[in-house]
Amino acid sequence: MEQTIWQQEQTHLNEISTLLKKHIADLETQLQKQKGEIVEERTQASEEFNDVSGENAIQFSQMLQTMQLREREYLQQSDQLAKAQILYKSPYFGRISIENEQGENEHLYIGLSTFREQQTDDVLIFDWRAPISSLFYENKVGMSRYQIPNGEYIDVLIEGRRQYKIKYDELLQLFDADIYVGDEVLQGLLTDTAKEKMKSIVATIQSDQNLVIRSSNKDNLIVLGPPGSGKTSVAMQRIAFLLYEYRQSMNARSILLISPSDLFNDYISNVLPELGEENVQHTTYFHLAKDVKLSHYKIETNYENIERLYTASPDALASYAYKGSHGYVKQLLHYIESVKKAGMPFYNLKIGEELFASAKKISELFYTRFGGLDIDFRLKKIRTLLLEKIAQCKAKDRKAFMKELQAVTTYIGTDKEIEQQVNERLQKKYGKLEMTIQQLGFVNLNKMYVQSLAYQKDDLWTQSVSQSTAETLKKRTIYYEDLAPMMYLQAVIKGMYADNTIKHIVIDEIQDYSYLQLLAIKAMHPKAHYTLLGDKNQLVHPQMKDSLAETLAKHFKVIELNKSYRSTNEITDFMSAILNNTTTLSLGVSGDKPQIIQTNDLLGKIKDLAETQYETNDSFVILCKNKAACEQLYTDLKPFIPELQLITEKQKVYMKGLLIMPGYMAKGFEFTTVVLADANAQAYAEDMDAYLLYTIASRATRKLFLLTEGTLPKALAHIGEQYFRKEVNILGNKASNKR
Ligand SMILES: Nc1ncnc2c1ncn2[C@@H]1O[C@H](COP(=O)(O)OP(=O)(O)OP(=O)(O)O)[C@@H](O)[C@H]1O
Repeated sequence: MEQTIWQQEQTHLNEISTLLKKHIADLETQLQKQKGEIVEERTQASEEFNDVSGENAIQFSQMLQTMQLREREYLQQSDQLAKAQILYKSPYFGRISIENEQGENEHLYIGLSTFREQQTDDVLIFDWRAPISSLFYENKVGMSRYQIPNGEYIDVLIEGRRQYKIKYDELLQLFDADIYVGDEVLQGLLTDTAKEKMKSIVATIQSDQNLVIRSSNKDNLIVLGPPGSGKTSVAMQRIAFLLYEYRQSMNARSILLISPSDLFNDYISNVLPELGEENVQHTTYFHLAKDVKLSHYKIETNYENIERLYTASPDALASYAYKGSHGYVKQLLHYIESVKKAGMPFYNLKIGEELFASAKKISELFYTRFGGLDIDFRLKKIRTLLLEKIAQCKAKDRKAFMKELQAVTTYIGTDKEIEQQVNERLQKKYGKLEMTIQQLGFVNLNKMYVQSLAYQKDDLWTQSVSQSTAETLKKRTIYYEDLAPMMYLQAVIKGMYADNTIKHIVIDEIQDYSYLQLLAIKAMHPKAHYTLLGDKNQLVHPQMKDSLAETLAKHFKVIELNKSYRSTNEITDFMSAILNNTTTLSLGVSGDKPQIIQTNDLLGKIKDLAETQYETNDSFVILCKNKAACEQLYTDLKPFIPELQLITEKQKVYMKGLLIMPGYMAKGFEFTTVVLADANAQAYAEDMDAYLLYTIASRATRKLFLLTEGTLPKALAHIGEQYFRKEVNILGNKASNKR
């Protein structure tokens, strides 16, 4: 019986594979032919239409249209070919058997994209994102339903679910699975930790993840879940779903993915191409500053900010907290309201030492002549007036310059060259000012920000915060905490940096963002809907207190994932014990308990672990709390571990191997082995450090070692002995003392 099913399935696979092969060959032939035609047409066009005036112009534009159409067709077919080639490598991964409306049994095969019988147009493989495919991701057989694009539900009787592992036309595994969670394919995938970069999870999406992935574009979602619950994976599959479901109105350029770092963007960059989709726009919050033209400042990065705050004075910490608080956001909004009536700061505009337009004059225009308009409209009206004035001055100067040059008796060039010289002089005199006016740079944005800090709450302390902020801005430096208000002001006051092409924004690690950061992103992308993903416990920033989800809960749909797929059960249990967090259900495999190693020979022990635990092509990471500790350890270890690589913020390409980096940088990534090299009370003395340790522990998929040279941090010392093994490795002791 078993044999027969296998044979039947292998025969079916052979048929599909043959059809796919033929389809690919046909597409290749067609494309080859089209390519020849396009080249021929282009050559003909360039020969025939070297003059495109008069009669010729009409003919030329008609020909251009035909050529464009043909080229579009060519691109579409190339895309189809790419999809078919991906499909050919593994045509499908699932099947559901349903009873159709005529009461007949029907098998629907599910794969990465739709494949139809070329003659009959029958669907042979359903795209995993097609409405009916959602039935595959329900963890049940029996009566179920799926939603079609017009919102209606279709009831279906699911008689069976089958999963496959297929390589080209070879059936490797097959099993019937009624209940999805904990099934064999998933377990098989979870055992396979040797991943280069992040992989798609399309064959094993779980029903709670499926719900998030298939939500409508218009739903603004916050997805919360513990480490390893698949938030990033879900984000990527959701993007692929949106690209499919809204293919008429959205494309890769309508979706923006904001993630913690360039390195992380590289780590996830294979998922969409693997699913046959183009990568969407990737960015980091830091890079968004250039979209509002703040990049002429030296802007502190998130990582630089963390390092600075590790050793900052209590005042600097309080200032950071104040600028990210909801209280300040409210104050800033009130301040912006207030400048509509009075107090908007402007710059005097000068050309050299000469006054071109005074701040007083601009202010008068702002409050009297254009006082009835919105702020950005008033500014744009003033811009028009100022540009007109420049044009008049330029015209006058042009005449004068011309006269001056023409009066020179020696030969200084042809008329055209003289005109060029005049233009250069005008550009030199007015270019910078013109640019400033174009960018509405006559508004003193720095002053607005500084004033907003002491607006309403005008005590000595806020005055000093305001004062010291003014000093840093004067040095053309923006601290990380100043970036959100500056971006927000720039976007809202000037109203000229809105990107309306972005329809959906996905933000990973949302716990790292403040409410104001989000408002700034919103102001820059007014047409976008959101999928935000995060974990309120993975706080690696020394000052970040996550409350964003609560703040947004009224306007966003909150969805919680509660199972974790990344680590062994033992690591997940240990990680949960750090925060006394018992809600994380581990679906991982079993493995060794994490090991706490007390040692007075740190270098020797790490070297030993690198030799015994690291296998080529694996990922093994050594983590310390801060950059300085990593650099020192790297210098000390490098002679013994030559392959060791220090990962810094400059690293843009994700790699495996033997790595060392600060703990906060490891967030979002996963490694087979994690070695925390400084699990000491002095290094993790703050209450907030418990969250950092939680995040660090959760990076390990298989093995976790925590090395301490003295006393364990509070957050680790309280963990019950059942969750770890302990080793005492004190040099001088003959044998290490293990239990
Ligand atoms: N449904 C699934 N099937 C197979 N693997 C899964 C599934 N969901 C998650 N995983 C795997 O679990 C691991 C963790 O996933 P991911 O990084 O997306 O989680 P996360 O919630 O973003 O984690 P963190 O918050 O810790 O960064 C990855 O290796 C991912 O491939």
